[in-house]
Amino acid sequence: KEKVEITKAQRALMKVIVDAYNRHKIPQDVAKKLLQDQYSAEENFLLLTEMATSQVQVLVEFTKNIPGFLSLNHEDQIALLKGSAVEAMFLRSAQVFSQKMPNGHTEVLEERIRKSGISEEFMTPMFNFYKSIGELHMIEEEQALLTAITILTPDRPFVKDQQAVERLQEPMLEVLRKLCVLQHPQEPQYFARLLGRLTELRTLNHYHAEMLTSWRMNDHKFTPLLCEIWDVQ
Ligand SMILES: N#Cc1ccccc1NC(=O)[C@H](C1CCCCC1)n1c(-c2ccc(Cl)cc2)nc2cc(F)c(F)cc21
Repeated sequence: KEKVEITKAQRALMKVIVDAYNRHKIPQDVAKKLLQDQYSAEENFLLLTEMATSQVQVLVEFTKNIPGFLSLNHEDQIALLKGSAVEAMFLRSAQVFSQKMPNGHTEVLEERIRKSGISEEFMTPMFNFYKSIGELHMIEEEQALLTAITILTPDRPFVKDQQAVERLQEPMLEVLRKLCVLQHPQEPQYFARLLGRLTELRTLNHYHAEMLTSWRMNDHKFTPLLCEIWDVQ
């Protein structure tokens, strides 16, 4: 039986990532807003663009706290942010969707999202992902590390020095692996399942631009930041 132990250095790394993750959570709770009122497709679209814009700003702050990130080549820093922003948004949305809520609230939230203006064809892949994240019952350390690992994906488009990114991602993967063994001793495959979600997350990347441009309304307006990050307009 492998004796797994998180070293002091690994605990320190985890603390830096979790503190950064908690400091940079989206301030206003969109789930609460959605549970309070039913909005029109136009209002929902505006809410999404506001949430996504502030989430990108939050993501930039979060990555600045990842040890070594600011020492990467500057173009590579941009390539990693641009390449992971959509995935980080869906990962954050999935974590919000899977958070513990009073009975019946998740069903109302799902209904509000189904009626928010997104085209029907994207509901299944999106909710399948949200539910597969929910089934993992991740603790916040796992959520924070998974977000950092998503950002530090070496094979994003236009990344020049992939080895430098791998050198930052590997220690995160090792801490997460140990954490999974300690947190879920009965589930030796838990770490593999967690990483499998990142593959599912990439498939949502393909849909996101169309999810936005097919939002049930005319004249979709995007902020300049979103035009940069999302392949729209
Ligand atoms: N949460 C959250 C969040 C945090 C940062 C950035 C975006 C976020 N997502 C959002 O606000 C959207 C709202 C925006 C208003 C209209 C209904 C969806 N959202 C999405 C969703 C994100 C994208 C795309 Cl194309 C479709 C859907 N899946 C959600 C799941 C949840 F449980 C949840 F509450 C909100 C969620």
